[in-house]
Amino acid sequence: MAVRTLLGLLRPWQQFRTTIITLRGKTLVEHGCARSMSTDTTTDNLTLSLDSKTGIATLEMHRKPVNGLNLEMLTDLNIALEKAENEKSCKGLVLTSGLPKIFSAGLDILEMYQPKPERLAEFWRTLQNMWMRLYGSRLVTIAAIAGHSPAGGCLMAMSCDYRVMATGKYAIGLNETLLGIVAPFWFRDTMVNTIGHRETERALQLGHLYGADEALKVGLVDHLCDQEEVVKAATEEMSRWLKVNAVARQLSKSAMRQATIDKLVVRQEQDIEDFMTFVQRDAVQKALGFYLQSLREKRG
Ligand SMILES: CCCCC/C=C\C/C=C\CCC/C=C/C(=O)SCCNC(=O)CCNC(=O)[C@H](O)C(C)(C)COP(=O)(O)OP(=O)(O)OC[C@H]1O[C@@H](n2cnc3c(N)ncnc32)[C@H](O)[C@@H]1OP(=O)(O)O
Repeated sequence: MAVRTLLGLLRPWQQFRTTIITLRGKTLVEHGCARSMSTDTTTDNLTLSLDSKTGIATLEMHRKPVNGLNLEMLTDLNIALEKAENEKSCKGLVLTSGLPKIFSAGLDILEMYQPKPERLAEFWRTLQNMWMRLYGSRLVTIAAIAGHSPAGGCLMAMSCDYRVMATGKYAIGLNETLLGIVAPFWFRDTMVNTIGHRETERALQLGHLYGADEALKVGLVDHLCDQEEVVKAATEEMSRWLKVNAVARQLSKSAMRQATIDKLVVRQEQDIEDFMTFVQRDAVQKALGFYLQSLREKRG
């Protein structure tokens, strides 16, 4: 609610201004210029910029070291997505990463390991809201994936309308079972909607992480190109989508996705409870502890 109120107060992008907003102890800096008609919003975690000529916004994540989705990053993502959504001249959004070799490592595991219950609930609600916003966006959304994209990173990518991935040794998929956890129903639904039931069933049980070629083959991503070309390829693809009648396209998207979103809308509170109960189990805490340890040991 506080976020909505704040967003309601934001002025349109096409005005000359520099605005500094402090939110949850974070600083958002906005630079606007009437002549170039473009505005950047930058936080510690991301930058949102709009090319007013094309109507294409770029949302670049840059939370070091791996774009782990913690509460603050998810809050920033929600604000940025809502801002792009509310900006009339914005028609499409490219979601990408400013960090080398990483799209997003998914949820920040430290949010789930030895958590404080109140923050854990807020964390999960903020993630739910981010997914509903991105999956249900009126904008054409294209993920430009120039690096690893496991679990929550894969969810974000799958929530876009189209995925461009870099060739190379990067992995994408819902690998939750490898951490000893279970992908919630709306993660699963999003994957079923993307690659089908059978392939999802196999991938989820195995916690399978797809390489780029295999991801293309099963339809988890739509296009492969060189790492340096990923954002360019996403933008080129976007221009094709933007030629379609916007209302017809949005209605078609909503017809395909709204039922999946509504499933979470009606079960949102129950889903938070289920998540909290599950994650705070001793066995799950132990498994997460081992996984974190193995990540640290990998680094040596
Ligand atoms: C039947 C009942 C059902 C009920 C169900 C209800 C609820 C369901 C419950 C839970 C659902 C939760 C869903 C979870 C979704 C997730 O997204 S979990 C996160 C999954 N992510 C991963 O497994 C990725 C792990 N990371 C990596 O594999 C690698 O880091 C990499 C992304 C491939 C990058 O490799 P590299 O470049 O070599 O970087 P490092 O491995 O060295 O990492 C750098 C530092 O970052 C730390 N780190 C990496 N990933 C994470 C992360 N996700 N969270 C927190 N921290 C992370 C890593 O430890 C390094 O830290 P240090 O520098 O060593 O301190």
